[in-house]
Amino acid sequence: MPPPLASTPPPSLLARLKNTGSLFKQLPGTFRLFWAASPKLAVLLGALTLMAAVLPAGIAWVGKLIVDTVVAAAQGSLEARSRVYGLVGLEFGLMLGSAVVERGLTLTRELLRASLGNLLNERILQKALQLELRHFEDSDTYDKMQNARREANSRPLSLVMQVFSIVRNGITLSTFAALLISLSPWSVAVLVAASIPAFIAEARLAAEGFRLYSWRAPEGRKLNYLEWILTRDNHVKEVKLFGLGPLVLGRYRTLFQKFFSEDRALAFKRMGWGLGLGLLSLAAFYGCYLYVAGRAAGGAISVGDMVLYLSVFRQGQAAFQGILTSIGSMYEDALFMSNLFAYLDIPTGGEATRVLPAKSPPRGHRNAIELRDVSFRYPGKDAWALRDINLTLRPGQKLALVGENGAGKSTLVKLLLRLYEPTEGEILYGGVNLRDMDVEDLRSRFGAVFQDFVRYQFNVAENIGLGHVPALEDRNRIVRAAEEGGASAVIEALPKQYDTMLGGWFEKGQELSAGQWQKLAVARAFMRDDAEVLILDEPTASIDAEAEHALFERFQALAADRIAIVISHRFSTVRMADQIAVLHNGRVEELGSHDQLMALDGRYAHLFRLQARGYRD
Ligand SMILES: Nc1ncnc2c1ncn2[C@@H]1O[C@H](COP(=O)(O)OP(=O)(O)OP(=O)(O)O)[C@@H](O)[C@H]1O
Repeated sequence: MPPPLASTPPPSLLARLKNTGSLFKQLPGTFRLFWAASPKLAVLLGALTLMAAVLPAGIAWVGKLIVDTVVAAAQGSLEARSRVYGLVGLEFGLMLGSAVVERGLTLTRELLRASLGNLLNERILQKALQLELRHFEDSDTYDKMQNARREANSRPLSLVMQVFSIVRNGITLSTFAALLISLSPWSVAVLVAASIPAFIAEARLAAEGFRLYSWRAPEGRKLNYLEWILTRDNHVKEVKLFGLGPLVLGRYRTLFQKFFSEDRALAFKRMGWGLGLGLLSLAAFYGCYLYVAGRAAGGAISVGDMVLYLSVFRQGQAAFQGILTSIGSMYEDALFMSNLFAYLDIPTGGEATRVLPAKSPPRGHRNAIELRDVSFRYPGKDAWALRDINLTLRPGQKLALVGENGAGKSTLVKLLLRLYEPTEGEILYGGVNLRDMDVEDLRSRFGAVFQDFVRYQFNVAENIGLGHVPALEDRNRIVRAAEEGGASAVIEALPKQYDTMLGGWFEKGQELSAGQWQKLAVARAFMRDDAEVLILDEPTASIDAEAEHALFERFQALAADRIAIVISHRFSTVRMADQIAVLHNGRVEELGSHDQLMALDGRYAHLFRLQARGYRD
């Protein structure tokens, strides 16, 4: 399914941004997920991060002791000489510890990436199963789902890791500050003061990048869509025939250029501020360095102190840079998380039964379907797709729905399957309102071939067996359904018959023609032996005339005591129905048997004659 294009920027994203206010709102939810993925790994990561945060200060301090002790030993202190070895050994131990901690951090991160990604992908898919058809037909929701899927493996972990990195670098900086404060309190104050502008500038520029990123979300979708047109197998014929390549590529380029110039402007701005403010803190460092070096030269502090200052400050700068980088990345990660949470929070349960316990009309072929004053509007649309429909379908009756494109035929089927609910009026199944039935119970009573049936890239047996999952392994039943659906001859001609892999997605898949695929879809519908209602939505669109005739004869026989609903534009098929409903602009304009409608001499009679003449000529 294509990513639908929104004609206007999705308000939800911006609204969400405003509501979110700051990225911090995403943190509690992210950390809950992180904890749920693996509490053990979460604790391990916390402990290792803490160790990694304090080790640098320890190493720097031991470094200073080594220098001071070496100086003392050089001046003749024997006690100092023996201490040097111990101190070097201690530093070696600390460095060893640091290497182990860093490795441990990498390993924990990789393990967490796998378990967090897996947890999220599963939640995303579970949510998709709960969503209703209306959600899939709504571009905003569809978009949220696709975005959530796209980066679920990397973004959540990245956000967590950025927070850990900030905490780690923050602790490291505090320990450094504690070491330096004894040496020169005011130099710590100067250094902190010189860093604040860089910190504020980075936070602001990152926020600007974040805004840019979210503003352009709809255009980003367009970019994806253009890419999609040029790279999908089912588009290639039209792209080549109509010579769409240069046009689509041109649009792609234009959009990309727009993005690029925005990004470039921001990158220059970031570079300019980064350089300016970086120079400021460097100048502050060297000012303090000059002072500290002067004091060491004058003997006010030891050489070790000066070395400590130097190493701590250099590493401090790196830690500080690390914090700035993390802030920048956090915004993008948070945008992803807000989208993910919005997706996971989409309210579902609209398909829940209205009365408990749910009502279930008796099984068998005794239930009539009755539509009473049914009107329907698609969510968010003003126009009525169906208006004041009154219809009764009795067991054994065949109803044909006819009408021009957009008349409301498929919509009526969606309401019968409770994929949507009537905006007004009610539908009764065996006297029970559909809303009071369990949807699964309701749907299990239907067998259907949809206009846009699915071509499963599985083998033949599975393609048919999926019509009734409990019988997926029941080869006899599958073979019978294939015969009933008129697919046997197609299957016999395949290299491995029922075990032939179908479709072009996987290795050794056998591609079928549109009509052959459709025969399998019909066979799939016939897997439900006990279906009380059969729906064929334009089942003959890709089937040849002979197959169509055979299908309908079989269909008449199989549907004997069931309700059958056929949507078709072919009047040779339609005339076989007991009852024909002519839909026009969402209303039932004419209703009756073929003979009655011909006698009425209205729209049906007109359309019938038109088609019949076409055949005669
Ligand atoms: N998901 C949807 N969201 C909004 N409007 C829709 C949606 N699906 C269909 N419509 C509108 O509802 C009306 C009825 O559409 P429907 O698909 O039921 O027509 P149809 O009679 O089955 O047409 P066709 O013969 O082309 O299959 C049309 O005006 C269509 O634009």
